Amino acid sequence: MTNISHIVIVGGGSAGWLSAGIIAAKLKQSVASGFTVTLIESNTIASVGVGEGTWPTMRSTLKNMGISETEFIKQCDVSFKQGAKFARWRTGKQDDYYYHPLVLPQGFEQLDLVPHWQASDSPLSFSEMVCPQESLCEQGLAPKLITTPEYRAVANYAYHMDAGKFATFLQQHCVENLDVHHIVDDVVGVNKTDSGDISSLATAKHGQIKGDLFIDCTGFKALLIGEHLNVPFVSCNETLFVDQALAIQVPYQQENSAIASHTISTAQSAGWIWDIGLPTRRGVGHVYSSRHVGEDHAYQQLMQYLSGQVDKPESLDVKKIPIEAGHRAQFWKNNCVAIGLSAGFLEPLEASALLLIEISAQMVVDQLPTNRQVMDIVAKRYNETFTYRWARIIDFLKLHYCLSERTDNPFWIEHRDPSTMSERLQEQLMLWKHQFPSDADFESALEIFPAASYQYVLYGMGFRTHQNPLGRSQQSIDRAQMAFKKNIAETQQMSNVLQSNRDLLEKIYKYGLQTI
Ligand SMILES: Cc1cc2nc3c(=O)[nH]c(=O)nc-3n(C[C@H](O)[C@H](O)[C@H](O)COP(=O)(O)OP(=O)(O)OC[C@H]3O[C@@H](n4cnc5c(N)ncnc54)[C@H](O)[C@@H]3O)c2cc1C
Repeated sequence: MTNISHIVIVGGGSAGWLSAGIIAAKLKQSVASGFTVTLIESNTIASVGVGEGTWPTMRSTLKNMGISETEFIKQCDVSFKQGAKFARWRTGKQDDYYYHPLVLPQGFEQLDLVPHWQASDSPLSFSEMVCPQESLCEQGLAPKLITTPEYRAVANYAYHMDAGKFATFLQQHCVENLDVHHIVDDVVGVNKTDSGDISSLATAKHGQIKGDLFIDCTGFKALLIGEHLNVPFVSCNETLFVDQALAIQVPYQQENSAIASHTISTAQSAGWIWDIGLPTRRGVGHVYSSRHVGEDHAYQQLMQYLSGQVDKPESLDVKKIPIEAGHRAQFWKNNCVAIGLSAGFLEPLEASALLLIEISAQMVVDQLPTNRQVMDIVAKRYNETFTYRWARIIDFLKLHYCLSERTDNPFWIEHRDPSTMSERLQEQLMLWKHQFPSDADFESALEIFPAASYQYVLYGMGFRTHQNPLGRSQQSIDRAQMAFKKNIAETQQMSNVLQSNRDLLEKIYKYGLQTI
């Protein structure tokens, strides 16, 4: 019986180094010995080099790897992210926007504020009325103070960062502190046993690299899972239509320009533009459906977006990235697991790709099969878990589109066609017309987007649920009033003490955050 002790990762993008760090950190903390983690990366095949928005989970991921938050902030051009602002998604008009913040509505566990917000006819948006984060973002405020220790928050937060610097930073930490064996070479062949397992990888300069478990982090190439294990790619381009990205790095006009505390996603005629503010530059890109808009027009829309914000936007280098929404039919086959873009791709509307990498690597190491005999059982469970998770992310991304009232391009109209949605999403939308979305709709422990996320998007997009008098008692009305008041007080309190994103980052460069 072969024990599983040698793990070989191919690929040195965010997926490879995050997986290496998550797995090696856990193995290092364990009392068991004899494990090795090897990462092979090519220095001739480029990484995709984008992927700059994260989830709050990245804080615990980095902390568990033993990384100093201050060092991460200093070395990876990091800024704080407190959610996403979706502009022009509903009507397409100039003043049309809503937020998906990173905090739960006030008292969410005990009380559902949606019926009370809806009954109030307040001019405030749902997110403004139930949490402070929309206001903090609109004011450009950071989510913590210089006295708040590393990884702790005043308001929940994630990060924006430079993807290239992040991979280099993780590489250094993994090699120097977590004993990851790093090989810079091209994998040129895959050797398999009669059962179809990978026995070793042939490299151009380092000979054969043997392993017990192989992790494919080779990006869109999917060298092991796709090319060698022939696991099919399941496209979902009939649900999510965007298939091209144009990415640009945009300099600030002034060194001390404000840094947005949130990702800005602005809908276009057949896609959307992301805008991520880092301390030294912005990362901006247009993801669009080439079936609905030509490349020239998509480029012009990007230039139009940047005009007035930057001199000569047409002089900036544009990186064109073809994309296809979908994922592998299996993520773990034989003794090979695909993590990152090799496992699949969904448009970065909710920055779910890095999250998927974090939770995939975590599950691999948490459930690491002790020997080959039990590996297929773990693989089956892993595949069920991630098939469910990918399907739920697809539904949640689709939700942003199918509620739109835009008619300016068939792109939006086709998105509302029920035949482009999963049956589950259609059913939920029907149900939510008559009852408010709640945790009861998201019972699985594997849920990635909770009911609160659905509430922010649904009601941000103008969805209405028929009032059900059964849902509101006098007691719940009183408690909701208290929650709304509490929110006003907390928003005021936080607004008084928090500094701007840039001011806090500058203090961190100077003094560092207190370690815990
Ligand atoms: C337009 C766009 C925007 C995105 N925005 C976000 C976002 O905001 N948030 C988010 O979470 N995600 C985002 N993503 C996804 C994110 O970029 C990826 O999930 C992340 O970068 C991981 O990529 P990767 O490591 O899988 O692949 P890559 O970065 O492409 O790395 C592949 C690695 O494999 C190596 N390799 C390939 N072949 C071989 C070989 N034969 N031998 C040795 N090594 C090899 C390459 O050298 C490279 O190191 C975005 C993606 C795109 C396309």
